[in-house]
Amino acid sequence: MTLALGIDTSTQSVKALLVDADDGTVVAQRAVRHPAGTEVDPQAWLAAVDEVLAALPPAQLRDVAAVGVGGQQHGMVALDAEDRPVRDALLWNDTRSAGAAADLVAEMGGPQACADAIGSVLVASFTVTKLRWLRDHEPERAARVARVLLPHDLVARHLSAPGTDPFTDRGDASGTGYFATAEGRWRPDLAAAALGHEPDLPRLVAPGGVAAHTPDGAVVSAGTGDNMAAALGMALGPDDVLVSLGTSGVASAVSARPVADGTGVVTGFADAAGGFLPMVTTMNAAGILDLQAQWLGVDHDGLADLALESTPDAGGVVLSPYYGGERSPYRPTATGTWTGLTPRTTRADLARAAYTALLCSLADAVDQVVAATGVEPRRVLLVGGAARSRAVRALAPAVLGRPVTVVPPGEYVALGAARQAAWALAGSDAPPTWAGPEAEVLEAEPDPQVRATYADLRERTASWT
Ligand SMILES: Nc1ncnc2c1ncn2[C@@H]1O[C@H](COP(=O)(O)OP(=O)(O)O)[C@@H](O)[C@H]1O
Ligand SMILES: O=C(CO)[C@@H](O)[C@H](O)COP(=O)(O)O
Repeated sequence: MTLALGIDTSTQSVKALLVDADDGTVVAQRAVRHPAGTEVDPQAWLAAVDEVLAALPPAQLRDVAAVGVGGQQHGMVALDAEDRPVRDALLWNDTRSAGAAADLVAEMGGPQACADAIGSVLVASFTVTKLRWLRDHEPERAARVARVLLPHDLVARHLSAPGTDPFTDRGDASGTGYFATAEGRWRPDLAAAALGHEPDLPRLVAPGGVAAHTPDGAVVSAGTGDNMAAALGMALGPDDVLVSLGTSGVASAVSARPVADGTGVVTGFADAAGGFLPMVTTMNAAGILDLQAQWLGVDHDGLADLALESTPDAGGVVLSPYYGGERSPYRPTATGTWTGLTPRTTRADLARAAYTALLCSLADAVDQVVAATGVEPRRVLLVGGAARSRAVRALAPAVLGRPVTVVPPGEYVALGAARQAAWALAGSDAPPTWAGPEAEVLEAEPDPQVRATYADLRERTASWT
């Protein structure tokens, strides 16, 4: 059997799938956790990759003919002339560069000019804002930066033969802030303007191209951002919206045309197949439920049970879940807010309010993506760690106000990375056609009141940060 290895080096963990390159059947999978936090020693990702590979069946690893890597977007991996990190990587959810983002947008001529140049309005997540933060706050380190990579670039090069020059793809490049997304070319001038000098940038590999080979001779594909890889893994069609509930919450859709939303609500990324991936990203997603479970002293199943005991209005309790600052809506210094707590509030109400907040924030994101593409979705698909939750699945259709398509829990970023690898191996014009996961459509009466209550709190807290 010819196998493709798909790796997802995501915010919380690295996941690896061994997949039959002909039909996409998963034959083995493993995961290893990453250190927590919004700045991480990139060496920890490489160690986790080595660990996850060592855990895969060696006999099957020997049959791997192609490797692909999907990774958390935007993270700044700044390397010196000896290829050593000048500091820990700053991740997409690190908001210290919010001021730098505002400065760069102003320097580029304002939000619409910024979106016209790179496809998106810069927020603190984008790599380029982290380069500016570095210049302004750690100038000695900034001066030593010779090259800037993204997390997936680093991992893909780690898996390639020694001496391979770094590479990336247009999907992940479109989240840097120094890439003209509509034209598909680097803007080294924008990287230089942020950092103070021009760093080396990885070579761009075309969708489906062969980027490198492993020491054993397997093909290495370009890799891509995790959201682009998820779109490939789900074989997203033009009338689908993908909702991912991982560390971030994401609503995305593939589009043949680039988007340049000057309001900054929708980021106009490229996808991994030659098109575009308009997307809305929240910073607080699965973590809302992790925190709630911790506070209530239960596990995820227990939290789901509790939430389903409460009422749709959660006994009047409403949560604005922007605990770690937020990006959609853009409130980098926000904190969480609870309202409606009374002597009658139960643990079940608190649990329910957490799910409602998560789903309402994603419902906003879905509406915004639909408005940007102008395509009413045929399917809204749910993936990511928190999509495993019984309560998320039960409550999503009413809150999102649309039928929701669920697939078996799985690692769809890693699957997409494996599909890209199989594509590069085949040398075909398009990715291989694999039978998609079995899908189930969940329906419920829409509950606009839940969203209205959430929207009211969202607006009331707008001026608090
Ligand atoms: N049954 C569940 N209910 C709610 N959250 C869950 C469940 N299973 C996993 N998660 C959460 O999903 C998150 C991991 O999702 P994942 O998509 O792998 O994240 P990332 O790709 O950002 O690393 C963790 O926060 C984890 O606690
Ligand atoms: O910043 C974004 C997208 O713009 C995030 O979606 C990251 O790509 C991290 O993804 P997960 O680890 O949550 O999957």
